[in-house]
Amino acid sequence: MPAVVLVGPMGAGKSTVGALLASRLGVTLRDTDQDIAAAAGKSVQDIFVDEGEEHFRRVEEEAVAAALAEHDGVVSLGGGAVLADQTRILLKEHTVVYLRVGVADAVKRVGLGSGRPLLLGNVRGRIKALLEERAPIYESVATFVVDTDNRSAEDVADELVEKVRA
Ligand SMILES: Nc1ncnc2c1ncn2[C@@H]1O[C@H](COP(=O)(O)OP(=O)(O)OP(=O)(O)O)[C@@H](O)[C@H]1O
Ligand SMILES: O=C(O)C1=C[C@@H](O)[C@@H](O)[C@H](O)C1
Ligand SMILES: [Mg+2]
Repeated sequence: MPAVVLVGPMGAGKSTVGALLASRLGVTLRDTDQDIAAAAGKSVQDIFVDEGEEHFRRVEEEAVAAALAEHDGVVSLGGGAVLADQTRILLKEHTVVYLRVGVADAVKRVGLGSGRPLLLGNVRGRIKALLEERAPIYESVATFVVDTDNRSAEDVADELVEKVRA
């Protein structure tokens, strides 16, 4: 069973904080976006373009179930993984951290020229809408919520180490 599962929107720092946290806990990070890209032999962005979001979500549900069943370290989920009913049910058995980020910091972190498929065309507007839509879902699966605005990834990882070890 994973020591901890990280959820939150794009730019929350799931991959970055996840890597730091894993190294501090002496375990490895498994990132479901990376698993999906590796299995498909192409980027998440290209999967969205070639096969569409619905296909990505089906593959993502399976990748998340596999990671939760197989990995003993830190698992970071894609930003939309919690949209799947099955994933929310599986997460009830785990220590889940919601990395919270506000619109301004999320936009800064993903960059206005982001290649992330769901942000194309209007990065700030799409991030604002996604944060509003999904905040209640992230909160509903979270064991802890950690704010990341105006903080370095190292600082967030330090807080997480304490929370996970407590
Ligand atoms: N607390 C932080 N402070 C400043 N920059 C950060 C912080 N956390 C992450 N970043 C930077 O923000 C960018 C996005 O972070 P990251 O890729 O870890 O987000 P993510 O939550 O995994 O997003 P996605 O859902 O798109 O995979 C990276 O360039 C990273 O270096
Ligand atoms: O928030 C989302 O829906 C996404 C976040 C990323 O992690 C990727 O899984 C993909 O870009 C979709
Ligand atoms: Mg990531």
